[in-house]
Amino acid sequence: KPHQFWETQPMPNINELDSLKPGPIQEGILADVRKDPFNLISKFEWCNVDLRNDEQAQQVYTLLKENYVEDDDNMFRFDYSIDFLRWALLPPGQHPDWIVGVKVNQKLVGFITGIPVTLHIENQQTKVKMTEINFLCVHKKIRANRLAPVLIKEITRRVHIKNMWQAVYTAGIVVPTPISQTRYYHRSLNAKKLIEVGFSSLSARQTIARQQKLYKLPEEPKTQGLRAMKKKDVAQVTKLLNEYLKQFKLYFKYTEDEVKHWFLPRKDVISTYVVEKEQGVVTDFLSFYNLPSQVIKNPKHTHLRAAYSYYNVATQTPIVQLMYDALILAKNEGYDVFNALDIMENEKFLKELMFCPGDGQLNYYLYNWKLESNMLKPEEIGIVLV
Ligand SMILES: COc1cccc(CC(=N)NC(=O)c2cccnc2OC2CCNCC2)c1
Repeated sequence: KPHQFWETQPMPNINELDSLKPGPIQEGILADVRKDPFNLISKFEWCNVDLRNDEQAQQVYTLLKENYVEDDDNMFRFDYSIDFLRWALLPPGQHPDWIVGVKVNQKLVGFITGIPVTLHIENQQTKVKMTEINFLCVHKKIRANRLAPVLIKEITRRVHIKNMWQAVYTAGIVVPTPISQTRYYHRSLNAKKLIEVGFSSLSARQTIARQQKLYKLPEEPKTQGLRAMKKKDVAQVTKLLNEYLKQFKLYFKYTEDEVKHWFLPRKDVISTYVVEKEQGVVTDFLSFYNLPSQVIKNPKHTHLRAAYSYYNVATQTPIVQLMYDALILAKNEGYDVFNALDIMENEKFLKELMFCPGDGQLNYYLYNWKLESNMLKPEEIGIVLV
């Protein structure tokens, strides 16, 4: 029976879509929350992973590198770096017991994470403190032990115990019940490599040389005043971002501390560039994160270097021009491909900048919350998960 676990969870199911009223599906009662961790099968133990500790971070890195998400054809697997995981999972206000591991004989075999977020839902008034769930992973050798549902229930318990009752997450698979089904697109930066690793293929009339010419980019960005973001830009970037995100039905509100964490450039993790027009005024910014994929079996290449569109705010510069510059900057930073979802205003540049649709979709989920509108259109989504 499909979705055995998810039918037991507070998610709207298909025939409740019209009867449930907007807001929490189940009221949380703190007194009812289990105080002790869920039972694990014998020899399995819970642990809080300290990503600041090099050995523990290395264990997480290896578990994900070998067992995390693959593309539909099992040709590529995400290869998150340790620096990236520290960026993604140690934001301001992080809870140590929300980085959850399962060990067998000191070996990490299961993992799931949460970070605290305040999500604004469907209108200005509704903002909900909740968790953003990510990195659910069970070692390939111990799948079908029903460990994933236990990892989900345990992190849910650790969120409930802090009097929080909602979560936001994404997944490539469809389980009850997506709030939005977004599509991903990719723009070739290194056509030859994408063909060599099998990410792109040539049709009868195409040649590598033709593809390289088609996707060729200028050496330097076009926008005057474009430069890497610095600490001095934090206040202006915070104002620009918070104002920009209000147009969407789902978005986070950022403090300056959070902008420092999420946007100040970190080598091989996050790149952010601002447009500084006349003296000191920042009018736009673009950002992309670094998520390489291991090429599972290829004689010539072990990795695909991929940049993923993060948040881009165009107030004075046309968004197509800003994103064209993002492609040029990513190419110059050594990326092979630039990926983006069809969320926010991305539809405005995907076709014009020659992005091609990917072969899958990324579904957004809200745990224990009924939206006013059953589904949101991708362009109404204002949050990017890594
Ligand atoms: C090219 O290597 C891959 C390795 C594993 C999976 C996929 C396909 C895929 N599932 N892609 C995405 O989910 C995706 C495509 C475009 C933008 N963001 C994405 O996912 C992000 C956000 C969710 N967490 C993973 C990274 C591709």
